Amino acid sequence: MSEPIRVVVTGAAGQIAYSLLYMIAKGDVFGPNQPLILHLLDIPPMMGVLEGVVMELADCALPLLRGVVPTAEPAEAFKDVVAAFLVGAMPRKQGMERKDLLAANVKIFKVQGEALDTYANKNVKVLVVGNPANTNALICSRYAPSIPKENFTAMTRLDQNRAQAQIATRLHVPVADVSNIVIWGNHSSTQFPDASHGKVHMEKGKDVTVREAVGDDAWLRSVFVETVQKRGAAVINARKMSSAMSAAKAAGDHMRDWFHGTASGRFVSMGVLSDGSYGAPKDVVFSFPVVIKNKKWEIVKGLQIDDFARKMLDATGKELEEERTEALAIIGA
Ligand SMILES: NC(=O)c1ccc[n+]([C@@H]2O[C@H](COP(=O)([O-])OP(=O)(O)OC[C@H]3O[C@@H](n4cnc5c(N)ncnc54)[C@H](O)[C@@H]3O)[C@@H](O)[C@H]2O)c1
Ligand SMILES: O=C(O)C[C@H](O)C(=O)O
Repeated sequence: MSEPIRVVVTGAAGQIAYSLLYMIAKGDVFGPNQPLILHLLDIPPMMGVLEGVVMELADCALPLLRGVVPTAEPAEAFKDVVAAFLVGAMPRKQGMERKDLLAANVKIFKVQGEALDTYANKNVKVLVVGNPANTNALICSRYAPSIPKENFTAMTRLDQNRAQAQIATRLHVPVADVSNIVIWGNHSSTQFPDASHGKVHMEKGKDVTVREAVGDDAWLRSVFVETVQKRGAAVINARKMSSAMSAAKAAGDHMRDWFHGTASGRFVSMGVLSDGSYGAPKDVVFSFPVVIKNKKWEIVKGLQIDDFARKMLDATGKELEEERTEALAIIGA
């Protein structure tokens, strides 16, 4: 068995972390042969709650968990970590858009970028979950100049999982038989869930396109898109709290694929620093389809973008540029 790796989860006393920590500690993310030491960061008033989380982790008696470091100090939390789940941030309430959280949350990601830069392993893989995730990831990377820009990502995997589940339900197939649905752009209500490159594994072992299997382009461009765009708000309306179990699952999926790679012929969506591919604006964290090998992601090239997709990509890119302007004003950069 290899040496333990250090992994940080911020917002460790919160609701997403409550599901995520268990998944990580039992080996779902870094594998069944990878021991780990979990660093748990939260703010000083939450240290009592965090103590309870530490007790529960111990009581899970998990063989891979070799240590737990609960702390309110970023310097201690980020020391030597090779993976960082940046969850700690305020969630939105009913009636809010995620970008309404910029003023409250973006400063957290400046501070944590600086702490990652100083204390983390230089190969650290960073996943920003706290909203607005794309713009927070951009700010975080800007304040960590010694860490490669490609090591900062934002989570759109929850949107991808939601989209796959909608298609699977419509076609009455298991969710694992649906692949290559793309989430473009921002983790917000302007995101573009795009099923036009999707595949479905049908009975008798045959792969067909999602478009062919669904046979209803109007549905794929309207009800499907809107359901995924508004799913976070629908969960908030029902639960009076934002998604947590599904967000934790998606964060685990994202980091697992980053560490272990994507299967042949399959791609996944991640918010990454845009190089302008597919006409997206540069220097924003934009969700693209990627393939991953040897812990490095690469944007999938050559997908067809029709007029409808072009409009959707442009709208979400424009929103990300606006968020960037607002975020930089808030942190006084
Ligand atoms: N990208 C996505 O798909 C996605 C999905 C779900 C939720 N989210 C976002 O994730 C974030 C967390 O959601 P939650 O439901 O766990 O919220 P929560 O309120 O239950 O927990 C957040 C935790 O973060 C802590 N925190 C606040 N500031 C911190 C700081 N500076 N350092 C460390 N910890 C800090 C809080 O004390 C709290 O314990 C929210 O911003 C939410 O909108 C994103
Ligand atoms: O919608 C939210 O505010 C929480 C999260 O981003 C989600 O998509 O469920």
